Amino acid sequence: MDFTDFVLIKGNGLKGLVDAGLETLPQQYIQPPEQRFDLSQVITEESLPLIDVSNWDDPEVAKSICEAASKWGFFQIINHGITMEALESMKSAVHGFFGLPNDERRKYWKGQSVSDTVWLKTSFVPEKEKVLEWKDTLCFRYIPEDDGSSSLWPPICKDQVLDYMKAAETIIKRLLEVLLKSLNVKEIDKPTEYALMGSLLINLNYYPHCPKPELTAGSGPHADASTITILLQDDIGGLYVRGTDGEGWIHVPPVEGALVVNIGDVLQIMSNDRYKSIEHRVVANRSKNRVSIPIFVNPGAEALIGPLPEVVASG
Ligand SMILES: O=C(O)CCC(=O)C(=O)O
Ligand SMILES: [Fe+2]
Repeated sequence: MDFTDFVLIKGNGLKGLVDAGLETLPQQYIQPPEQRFDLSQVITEESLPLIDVSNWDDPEVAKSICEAASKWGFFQIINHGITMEALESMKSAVHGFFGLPNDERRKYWKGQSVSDTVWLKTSFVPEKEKVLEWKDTLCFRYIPEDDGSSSLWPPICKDQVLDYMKAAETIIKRLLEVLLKSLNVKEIDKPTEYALMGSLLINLNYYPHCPKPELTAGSGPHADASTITILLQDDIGGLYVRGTDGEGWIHVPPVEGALVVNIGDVLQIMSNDRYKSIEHRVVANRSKNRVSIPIFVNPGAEALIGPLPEVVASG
C-alpha cells in the first residue's frame, strides 16, 4: 500500500490505515527520540484546579478562574450547565462519525469536502510535518444563528455539534466576562466581542489505539492560537500540560462532566501576559480509541489583536 496515496490523497486518514490492519508502526509516525514523551517527565506534585462554576457571580469563582489562568493557563470546570447527556451524546457522535466506512468519511476530506464549513484532516498540517501526529480531526466552522451553513454537515453528528455549540456559547461568554472583568474591562462591547470570539471552530479529534504510543505523538507539544479553548475529553486520559517549572508535564485527569478550559495565544497577548497560553500535548492509548472535542474560540478574521487599553493604562 502506498502510504501517501492511501492516507493523504485518497483521504482514508489514519483511521482508514488502522482499520486496514497494522502490524508495525509506519515510519511516518515515529518521532525522533528527543521529541518522544516519557513518563519520567510527569509531575505529580502539581495538579490543575477543578472549579465549580454553579454560581458564576460568586467572587471566589472568578478569583479561582483568573488565578488558574495566570498560573497554569489551564483549569477544569464542573457544574457549567451542559447536561451529562449532552456531553455523552457529543462524544458518541465522534465515535459515530469515525465509525463510518471510509467512503462516507472521505466525502468531507479537506480540499474536496461537500461543504466549506466542515473538513476532515489527519495530523495537524501533514503537508508540512516531517512526522505525522497520530490523529484524525473533523473540523467545523460554527456560525451562530445560521442554519444554511450546516445543511451539508454529516447527518451522524450534525445535530449533536449544533446543540453542543449552542450550549457552549453561554459558557464561553461567561468565562470571557470573568476573565476580562479582572483585567478591568467593565463591559465587553461589540468590537471587543468580535476580537475575542468572532470565529468559533469545533474539532472532533479521534486518536485511534496505537501499537506503540511511546514512539508517537497524538498531538505534539503546542500552545493553542485561540483566545480560549474549551475541551471535552473522554475518560481515557493522555492530555498533559507543562508544569510551572517549564520542564515537567502535568496530567489532566478525566473528570466526569467536566470541561477543560485553557488560555490561548490571543488572550495571552490581549491580557499583556497576565494570562498564559501554555504548551500541552496528547499521548495516544495502546488499546483504546480516544476522542476529544475542543472548541477554539478565535478572534474575528478582520480583528486587530493587541494588549487591551485597560492593561496598558499605566504604560
Ligand atoms: O485531545 C486533547 O485532549 C487536546 C487536543 C488539543 O490540544 C488541540 O486539539 O489543540
Ligand atoms: Fe491544543
